[in-house]
Amino acid sequence: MDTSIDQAVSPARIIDGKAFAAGLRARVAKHVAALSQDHNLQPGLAVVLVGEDPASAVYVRNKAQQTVEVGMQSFEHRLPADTSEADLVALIRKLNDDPTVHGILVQLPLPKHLDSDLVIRTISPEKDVDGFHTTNVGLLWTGQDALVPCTPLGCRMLLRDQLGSLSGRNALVIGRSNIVGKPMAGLLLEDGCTVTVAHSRTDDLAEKCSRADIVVVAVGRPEMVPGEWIKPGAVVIDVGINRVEKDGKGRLVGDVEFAGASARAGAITPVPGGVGPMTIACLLANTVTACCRMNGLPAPADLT
Ligand SMILES: Nc1nc(=O)c2c([nH]1)NC[C@@H]1CN(c3ccc(C(=O)N[C@@H](CCC(=O)O)C(=O)O)cc3)C=[N+]21
Ligand SMILES: [Mg+2]
Repeated sequence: MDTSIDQAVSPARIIDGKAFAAGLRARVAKHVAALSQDHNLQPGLAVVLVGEDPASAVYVRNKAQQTVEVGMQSFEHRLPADTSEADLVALIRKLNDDPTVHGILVQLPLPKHLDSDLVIRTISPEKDVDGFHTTNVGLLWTGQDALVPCTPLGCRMLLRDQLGSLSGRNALVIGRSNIVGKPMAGLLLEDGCTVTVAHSRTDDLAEKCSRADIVVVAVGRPEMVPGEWIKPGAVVIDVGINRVEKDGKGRLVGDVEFAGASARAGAITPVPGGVGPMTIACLLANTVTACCRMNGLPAPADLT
């Protein structure tokens, strides 16, 4: 009996990142309560927003709300778009020295007159809950305890939940940013994947995609991966959140052509409701991890 057609059309599991993120936040809340009970500690997260970008403002508000919901302290610093580098650096130094602050996030991108590399270097590595400081990058790539960038950390949690062990799987990461692609590759390598990192100059991306058991796409180009590139049964993680006009209405699409890919994949993240909610939940998880390490306590194993 030929079942190949049935297999080809059997739809993918839709990975519910929103529900997984809610579960992760519940674990964070439990650890926050225990830190308060047993150690009289309350993790605190400071978010710094420079300028008035409306999308960033919404995102920062969501973060602050969720931070408070899990029982942590939230500090919001909104600075005008024309803030000088000296003033921003002075604020970060103040937050570095503040014992009630365990995590510092400076919302990116920064206005063009500010050097984001310099700004990130100013954040104390043990409070760098974005995992962007070169100290944390080096720790990640040498297999040591790092603070790990939130989006790839969340992607790995979803992949482990789908697949169990990732060891020996062929993983394709499309995109080579410092924020997603590169740390994603490091995390998958750490878990025993054979990792290919593709980008705008990559030759024959379709062929590379067709051999991947795991595909993580973080490019920021709407539907750049057509469904027919996906290996049947593969797990597809779509990091892209692209606002597009369709039939006169604005809507969100990922970097993967969802309809086609979900007809072939074993499992796939939707946009919205996939990776996005995991990013914020991982930021809260990293703040607990940072607070524990700063106080000589073991970091909880169920937050990574
Ligand atoms: N220092 C820094 N760290 C960041 O982690 C960082 C940043 N800067 N700058 C901006 C980007 C963007 N980002 C998102 C996080 C969650 C959603 C999210 O929750 N999205 C929902 C809703 C999407 C919507 O409706 O717009 C979803 O995908 O379902 C989106 C985007 C973190 N970023
Ligand atoms: Mg690129």
